[in-house]
Amino acid sequence: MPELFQVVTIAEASARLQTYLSPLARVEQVDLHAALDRVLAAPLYAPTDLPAFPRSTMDGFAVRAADTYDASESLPAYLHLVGEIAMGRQADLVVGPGQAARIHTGAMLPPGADAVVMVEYTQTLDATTLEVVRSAAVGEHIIAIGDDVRSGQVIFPQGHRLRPQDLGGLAGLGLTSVPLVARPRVAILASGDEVVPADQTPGPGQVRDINSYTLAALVQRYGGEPLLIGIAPDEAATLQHMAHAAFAQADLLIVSAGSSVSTRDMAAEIIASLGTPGILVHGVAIQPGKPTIIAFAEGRPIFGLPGNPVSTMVTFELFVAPTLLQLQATPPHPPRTTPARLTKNIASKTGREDLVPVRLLQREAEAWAEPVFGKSNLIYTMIRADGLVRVPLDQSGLYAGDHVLIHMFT
Ligand SMILES: Nc1nc2c(c(=O)[nH]1)N[C@H]1C(S)=C(S)[C@@H](COP(=O)(O)OP(=O)(O)OC[C@H]3O[C@@H](n4cnc5c(N)ncnc54)[C@H](O)[C@@H]3O)O[C@H]1N2
Ligand code: MOO
Repeated sequence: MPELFQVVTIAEASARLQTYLSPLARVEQVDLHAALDRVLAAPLYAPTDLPAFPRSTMDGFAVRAADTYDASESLPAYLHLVGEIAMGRQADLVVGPGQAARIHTGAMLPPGADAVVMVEYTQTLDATTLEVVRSAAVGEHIIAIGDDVRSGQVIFPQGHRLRPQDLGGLAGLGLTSVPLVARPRVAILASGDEVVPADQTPGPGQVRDINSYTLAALVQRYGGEPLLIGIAPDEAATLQHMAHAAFAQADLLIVSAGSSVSTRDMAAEIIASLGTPGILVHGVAIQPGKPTIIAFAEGRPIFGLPGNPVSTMVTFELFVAPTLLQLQATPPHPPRTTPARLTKNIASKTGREDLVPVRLLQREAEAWAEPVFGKSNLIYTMIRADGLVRVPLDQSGLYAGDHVLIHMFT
């Protein structure tokens, strides 16, 4: 039987892609509210100390710690109340020896004071007399200048992906817009005479476009900006025209379907026409996803992903996702894996890596991976699953009871 693809391993396919891949150089200044999950284009430094002034962390009284030395219920200290510290203002009083000032959580510590006594451990005997029944240590219930972050300190390295707490930390320093790596623009071109837009009712033999939706969502998940080009027919001139127009406006092009060997499959020919060096890989030793195409033209990556919706998703995770992260010069996401035991045998062939959707089950305090078998056209196998189990290249299968790692969907 003739072999129609020159298949290579996942590692070899990734290595060929690496040869040509370099990060995008575009940087944009972005408002913090739009910066979640985006990647910093430069290291950031704290422009000021945080907090910028010493603050009380409790409601109570600002005191000199030495004045409360050994104070207790049986032997209280008596201090002279000199006033109250207003919130959001610099104190207009000084706490001298034997004195105290009423203070609230978050207020600026007045000069002279070096500790705060919680209100619970005091009693105001009259307008100017405070009884303290607990001794305070120097610095107690106070956050000092720079306790959170010091002026000049590196707060984030280049390539850092911003999380909700990072946005808060930047806001706290007044950095309300940040330099970010531009989101890679990813053109998604679906193809196939039988594929119709998802909001249309398919005629006989037609199917709704699933891949444009899963691909656009995956692109977003990995920090890219999806450009939905639409659905091209299996007709060379139109497909070629749409692919060229799409590629012209993108940092990365994905052509969905048409990657296989039928006379209707034109993805390889069209992709090859986009420029040099052209196709690097056509065929990977995996199931699903064997007909995958990886190419480069004009310094930009192009992927021809097999049309079956499961194959589309699996090959995106294997090849497009790491490419998107590299275009943003951000480290790969740490793999989210969960150990489990297989509930059923999985058959495979040596020389091919299988990626099998599994559902994670909890039985008798043990995690189990239940294979969700089904042809790669069936998108609901992915919906019923929580992740994928990989059957390595050199194994002819896995057995019920085997310990495996589930690569969880994100
Ligand atoms: N003789 C052989 N036939 C096939 C082989 C092979 O090695 N020899 N490989 C099979 C494998 S594996 C896959 S995967 C598919 C890949 O097919 P293509 O990339 O050429 O894609 P199509 O044939 O156009 O479509 C496959 C399947 O997916 C459906 N599809 C396509 N686009 C969409 C979309 N946007 N939304 C939903 N469904 C979509 C399409 O209707 C087909 O059912 O080839 C095998 N054949
Ligand atoms: O291997 Mo293809 O990618 O499923 O049907």
